[in-house]
Amino acid sequence: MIVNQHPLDQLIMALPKTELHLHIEGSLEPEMMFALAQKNGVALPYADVDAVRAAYQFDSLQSFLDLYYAGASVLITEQDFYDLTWAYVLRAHADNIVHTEIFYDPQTHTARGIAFAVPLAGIRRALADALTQFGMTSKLILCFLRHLSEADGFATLEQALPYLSQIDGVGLDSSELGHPPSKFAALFARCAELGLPAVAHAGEEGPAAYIWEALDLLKSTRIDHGVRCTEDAALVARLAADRVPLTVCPLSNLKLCVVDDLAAHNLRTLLNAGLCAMVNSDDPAYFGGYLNTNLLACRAALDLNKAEIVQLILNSFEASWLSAEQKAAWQQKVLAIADAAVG
Ligand SMILES: Nc1ncnc2[nH]cnc12
Ligand SMILES: [Zn+2]
Repeated sequence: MIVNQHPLDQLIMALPKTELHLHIEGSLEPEMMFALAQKNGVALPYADVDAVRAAYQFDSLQSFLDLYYAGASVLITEQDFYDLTWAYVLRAHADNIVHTEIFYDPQTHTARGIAFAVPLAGIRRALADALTQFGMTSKLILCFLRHLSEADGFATLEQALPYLSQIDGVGLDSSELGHPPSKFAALFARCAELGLPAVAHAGEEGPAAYIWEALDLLKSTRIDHGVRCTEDAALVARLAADRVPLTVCPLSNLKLCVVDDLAAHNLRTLLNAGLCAMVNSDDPAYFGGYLNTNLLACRAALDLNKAEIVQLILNSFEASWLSAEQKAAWQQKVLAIADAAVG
């Protein structure tokens, strides 16, 4: 039994939701990591599952990425990627997520000799099952690793060409500092020619200037994280005027020391500035919470009110790549459930 539950927490759990910032490799729970390591004969530098969890103490994005890439090394077969994605689908369904747009990092796998087609097939098969079993819709976003060269990105795009019908867009992730969006301007221009919409991580650890570059040089349609935009008033005005979505990940920001305290997170400031910000989980197996946990933690730490919670959910549908009709239908449902709820 949950004691002293805040009335708005029930609303958070009941609302249909979308998630727009989720790295599928970041949903690899330690239990699955261990099971796959054993099955595939991959050595892990941990004695047991508890030791893995104990190692999840990060002081920066890079300190997390080092473990994240090591963890992903247990993923070998198409079934492994299916199992990983299906486990996320079940968690997402439990959180009332009705639409999800997930990232995957093909270079993390092709660099280990896994064929480009393998992760794609496993992830896509699980997402197809999510649609048939739960009616959960999805998009898949191929992320380029920014710590690698643009030439490596072009080689990955070349490998993706036969599969473009299965890829809904491209993203940019990994170590941000020292790897500005401008490094990938030509690659993203080619992706645009191929009809692939772009998103990019920017302004997580990197400066507001990286957000400008993501908008102007990469034509990024959303900014992943973007929390450092508030250091530049002109940038905030631009993001608000164009309703450029920010896929904010509060527990990630806390775990990676982007903020010291969730109560000091600028989520409300972003909303008050008229930005299309919403909450996401990023790498939930590493950061201690899936989408509902992120929303519940923000509700408590920031004392979010009902209107703010509803705005976050409406924003997430607005920012999604669903059709205008699908967005409107889900937003009406959100408003109807919120209207009927107390709080
Ligand atoms: N939070 C994050 N920032 C950049 N790259 C990532 N890859 C996985 N999670 C990431
Ligand atoms: Zn991310």
